[in-house]
Amino acid sequence: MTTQIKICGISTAETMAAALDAGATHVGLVHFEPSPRHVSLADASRLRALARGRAKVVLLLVNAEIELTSAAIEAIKPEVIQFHGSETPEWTGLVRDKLNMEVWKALGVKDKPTLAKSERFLGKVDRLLFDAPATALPGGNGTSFDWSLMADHEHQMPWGLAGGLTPDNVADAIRQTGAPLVDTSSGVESAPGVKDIGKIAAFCNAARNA
Ligand SMILES: O=C(O)c1ccccc1NCC(=O)[C@H](O)[C@H](O)COP(=O)(O)O
Repeated sequence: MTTQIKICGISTAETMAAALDAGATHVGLVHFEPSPRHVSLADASRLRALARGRAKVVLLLVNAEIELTSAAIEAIKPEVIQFHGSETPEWTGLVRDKLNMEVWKALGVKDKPTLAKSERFLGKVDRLLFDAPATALPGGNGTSFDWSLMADHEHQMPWGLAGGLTPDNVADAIRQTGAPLVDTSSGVESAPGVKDIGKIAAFCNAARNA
């Protein structure tokens, strides 16, 4: 099965084009001011237009109030909304019931019980994104978690793997975990928030050829 590829934290037209040309299936726009990858709603809307018909746009929010959530969805009209804070299953389920878009929830994986607890999102999201636990930021920290935790986990819903994935380790990560979707941000950057076109292409090639 072909692995889907999400390049997250895109903030320029050049790097959006690089991700699309490299065959990313999903491109992520982060609207969270503390992040070095934060894009305003106006910029996100312009970037979103570049991806139309080529890749799914994933709008990323962190514990956003209902007003900001609505404004961001209205401005960007993403195919997917990714919640990356401490949003509850009740909240993700409400959004999923109301809106005609995929809802994803990111979860920081510390241990096996975290994976077991993820099942409370069953029916409340379209995909879980298993990421490294939050450190300085809720995500986009360039750190991995122990992939062996995924080895015998019986996934009850679609999922993806994130956290410290790079062009050098993504093939191994796919082989070890069987991830149907891989997500990277720091691993395709030359500095925090600065995407590297060559690394984006290398990551997509490595994931595709795993
Ligand atoms: O990317 C960010 O700056 C960010 C900030 C706050 C919450 C989430 C964020 N990113 C979410 C993503 O989906 C990242 O791609 C994922 O956490 C993996 O990041 P990395 O380990 O840097 O590849």
